[in-house]
Amino acid sequence: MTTYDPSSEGAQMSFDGRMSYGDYLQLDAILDAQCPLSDAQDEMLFIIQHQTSELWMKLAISELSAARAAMAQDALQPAFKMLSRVARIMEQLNSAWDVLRTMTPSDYTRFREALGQSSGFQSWQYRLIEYAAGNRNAAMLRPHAHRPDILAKLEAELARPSLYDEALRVAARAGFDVPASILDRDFTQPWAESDAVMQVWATVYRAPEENWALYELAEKLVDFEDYFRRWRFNHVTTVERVIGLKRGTGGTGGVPYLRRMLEVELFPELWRVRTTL
Ligand code: HEM
Ligand SMILES: N[C@@H](CC(=O)c1ccccc1NC=O)C(=O)O
Repeated sequence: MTTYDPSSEGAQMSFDGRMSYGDYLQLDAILDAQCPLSDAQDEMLFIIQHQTSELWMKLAISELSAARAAMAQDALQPAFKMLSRVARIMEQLNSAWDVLRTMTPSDYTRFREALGQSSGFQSWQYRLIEYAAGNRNAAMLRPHAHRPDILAKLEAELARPSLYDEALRVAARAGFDVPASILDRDFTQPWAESDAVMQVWATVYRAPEENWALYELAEKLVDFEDYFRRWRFNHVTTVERVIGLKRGTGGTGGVPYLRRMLEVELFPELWRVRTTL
C-alpha cells in the first residue's frame, strides 16, 4: 500500500513566503521560552504548568475587562457570555493541578533552590484578576515596584470600578437603592461590607422573576468566586503535598499564608444573603 499524500487533495505544502501555522501563532517565541535552570526532569513540567496558567490568565483578564465594559453599557447578555467563558477558563486552571500533582517532594527539591526568591506571589496577572474582581490590596503592588510598566497596569486597575462595583452600578440604574457612598467610593480601597448592598441582593433573590437579569448576574459572580476558591484550595493542597510547612520562596510562611488567603471574600454580601433567604 502506498502512503497517502494529502497534497493530492489540495493540502498546502509550500510555505515559502506564505504565513504558516507557526508564523501566525509565533511558536518560535513560545517554544523557545522554556529554559530550565537545572537538569531535573520535573522542571520542564513546572515551567510549562506556570506558563500555560499565565496564558489562560491573560485570556481571563481580557474577558473580564470586556465583561465589565459590557456591564457598564447595561449589555448584560454579552457580559454573561464572557463571564461563562471566564468560569470555563478557571475550570481549565483547576484541572491543570492534576498534572502538577504528579510531582513529588523528592522531584521538586531537585530544582527548588534554582528558583531563588521567585514565587507565584509575584504573578502580576494573578493580582490583576484579583483587583479586577474586587480584592483590592495595595500592598500587593510592592513586588512590582521595579517594573514601572507592570506597576502602571496594576495601579490603573486599582483605580477603576471592580466587577462587583460595576454590578452594583447596574443595580442602581435598574432602580435599586444603592447608596451614593458606594457608587462613588474610592475604588483603590478594599470593599467594605454593606447592609444596603445585602438588601439589594435580598430583593433580587426573593423575586427572581421580577429581577431576572440581576439574578443571573449575581449567580455568575457567585460562580466566579466558587471557581476561584477551588483554585486557591487546589493550590494550597498541592503546596502542602509538595513542600509541607516550609516557608515560601516568596518569603511568606507558605501554607499558613495560603490558608489565610482562603478566607478572602470577593463578593461578601452575595454569600451572606443566602442565610437570610
Ligand atoms: C509545586 C508547586 C507550587 C508550590 C510549591 C507553590 C508554592 C507557593 C507558596 C509557598 C506561595 C506563597 C508565597 C511564597 O512565599 O512563595 C505561593 C503563592 C502563589 N502561587 Fe504557588 N506554588 C506552586 C504552584 C503554583 C502554580 C502552578 C501557580 C499558577 C500560576 C501558582 C501561583 C501562585 C500565586 C498566584 C501565588 C500568590 C497567592 C496569593 O498571594 O494569594 N503556584 N505558591
Ligand atoms: N513559592 C514556591 C516556588 C514556586 O512555586 C514558584 C517559583 C517560581 C515561579 C512560580 C512558582 N509557583 C508558585 O508559587 C516555593 O516556595 O517552593
